[in-house]
Amino acid sequence: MAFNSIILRLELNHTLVTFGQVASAVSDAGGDIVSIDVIRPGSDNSVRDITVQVADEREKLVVDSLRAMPGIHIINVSDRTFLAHLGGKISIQPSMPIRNRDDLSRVYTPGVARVSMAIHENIDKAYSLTIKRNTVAVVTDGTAVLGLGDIGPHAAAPVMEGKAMLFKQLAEVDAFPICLDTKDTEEIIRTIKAISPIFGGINLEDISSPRCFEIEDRLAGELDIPIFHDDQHGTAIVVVAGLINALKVTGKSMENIRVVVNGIGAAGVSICKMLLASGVQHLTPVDREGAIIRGGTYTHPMWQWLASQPQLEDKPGSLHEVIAGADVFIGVSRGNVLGAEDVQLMAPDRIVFAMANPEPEIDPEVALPLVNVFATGRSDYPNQINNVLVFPGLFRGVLDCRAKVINEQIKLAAAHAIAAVVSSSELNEQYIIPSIFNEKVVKNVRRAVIEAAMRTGVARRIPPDMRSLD
Ligand SMILES: NC(=O)c1ccc[n+]([C@@H]2O[C@H](COP(=O)([O-])OP(=O)(O)OC[C@H]3O[C@@H](n4cnc5c(N)ncnc54)[C@H](O)[C@@H]3O)[C@@H](O)[C@H]2O)c1
Ligand SMILES: O=C(O)C[C@H](O)C(=O)O
Ligand SMILES: [Mg+2]
Repeated sequence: MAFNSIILRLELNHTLVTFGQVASAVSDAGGDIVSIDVIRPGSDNSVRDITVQVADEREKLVVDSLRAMPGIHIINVSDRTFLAHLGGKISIQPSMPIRNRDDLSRVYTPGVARVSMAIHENIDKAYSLTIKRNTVAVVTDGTAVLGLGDIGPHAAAPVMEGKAMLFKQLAEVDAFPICLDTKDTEEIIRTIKAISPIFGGINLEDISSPRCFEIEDRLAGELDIPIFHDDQHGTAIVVVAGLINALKVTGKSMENIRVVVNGIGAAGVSICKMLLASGVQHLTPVDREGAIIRGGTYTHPMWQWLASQPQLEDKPGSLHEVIAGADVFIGVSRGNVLGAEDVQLMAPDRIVFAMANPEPEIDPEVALPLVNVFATGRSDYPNQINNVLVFPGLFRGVLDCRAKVINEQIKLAAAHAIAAVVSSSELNEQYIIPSIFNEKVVKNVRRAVIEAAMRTGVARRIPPDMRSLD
């Protein structure tokens, strides 16, 4: 159930209604008053803002029940989530003020010309003399936005702005949202290459499968800055981190578990690959048509690759059939595709990561009593397994060491770094993954990423605080 906060500005006629009656009406309709501000006091008549926490589907009920009461005039209803988006969520700040002509001639013509020529003579100077050093493009075509699907580049923008905010707040990385009005693979590749000079890295976001695989591979081969498809690898890294700790809690091991991954798109393919690299021996990937099986024939190139892996099971079936006996369910598909009856068929000490956004594969209220470890991609339940635990620290690391690429060792190092933030004394069923507000996350991920980049020879610079490791 998704909760929202609404602010109602009410004019109350006290001869007809008391505040106590307002509070009871809100509560009867399913809302919870979390704050009250008096805008205009008065003994006969007053204006107040009340902030009400309410489940999405009951919002209208709260408003309608107040509207029906005598003595109440609803001046305004505002949704705090929409208010947070008014005018967009990020802006660009200059790094110094331009106070006089002297400043102007330094940051702009004529002074800037000398700086441009210095970069022209040595292109590497772009890293020290422009924003390239610290700036990442968050690029989408709007085709796989959260679990909402192909909602287009304009509608994708709030998600991309959100990612940019998180980059900045959590890791001091400047990120810029780029929403492309094309779904053509070649045009997307060409456009990203053309805008790449100003960026130190490219975070691909919410680009649907299977185009996302070719776009990422081609860009990684053709550009010398790190390219990272967040929905693939950010998700896989955080899933492996969560699974490492969930297995400790349930006393199981990567080698012995049977894992069902539902939704073999961008996230699902990368999760399957990383699970295999982490030692999983029994894997059943499932998409809309049912299980992808060992020896099967598929037109999707990544599914065909999966079908050739010895750890894949060869028994066909629907999700409802193949989930029987599984130790772990990982969902990166769509909301509400898993029922209580499916979860009950799993092996004891079940682990369920229902990660579709915004609605998980199974309602947390239904799943929680049935499983040992439960996680979603959302922030309103314990164990938030979301790629936000990865991309800020990972890009902080690759920017700081100017890594050419993000290789498998870097990804695995990031997963272990996230898992290690939760100490053995803290670890329990409700706490397998650290909060994004835990300051150790970005620090640990950054450090692990730089070490792995140095170890594998892809770092082009050693940050001062890491020089003793050289
Ligand atoms: N928690 C996180 O950090 C995180 C990260 C990435 C993606 N996600 C979520 O995972 C989901 C998939 O994202 P993506 O980027 O991989 O999208 P995608 O479009 O690349 O892939 C989705 C896949 O799910 C399949 N699918 C759809 N309905 C299905 C069903 N009923 N049963 C089985 N498979 C089904 C599709 O055929 C497709 O292969 C989205 O809901 C997204 O929000 C969560
Ligand atoms: O945006 C998120 O919350 C995570 C992920 O990138 C998704 O697409 O769902
Ligand atoms: Mg995404």
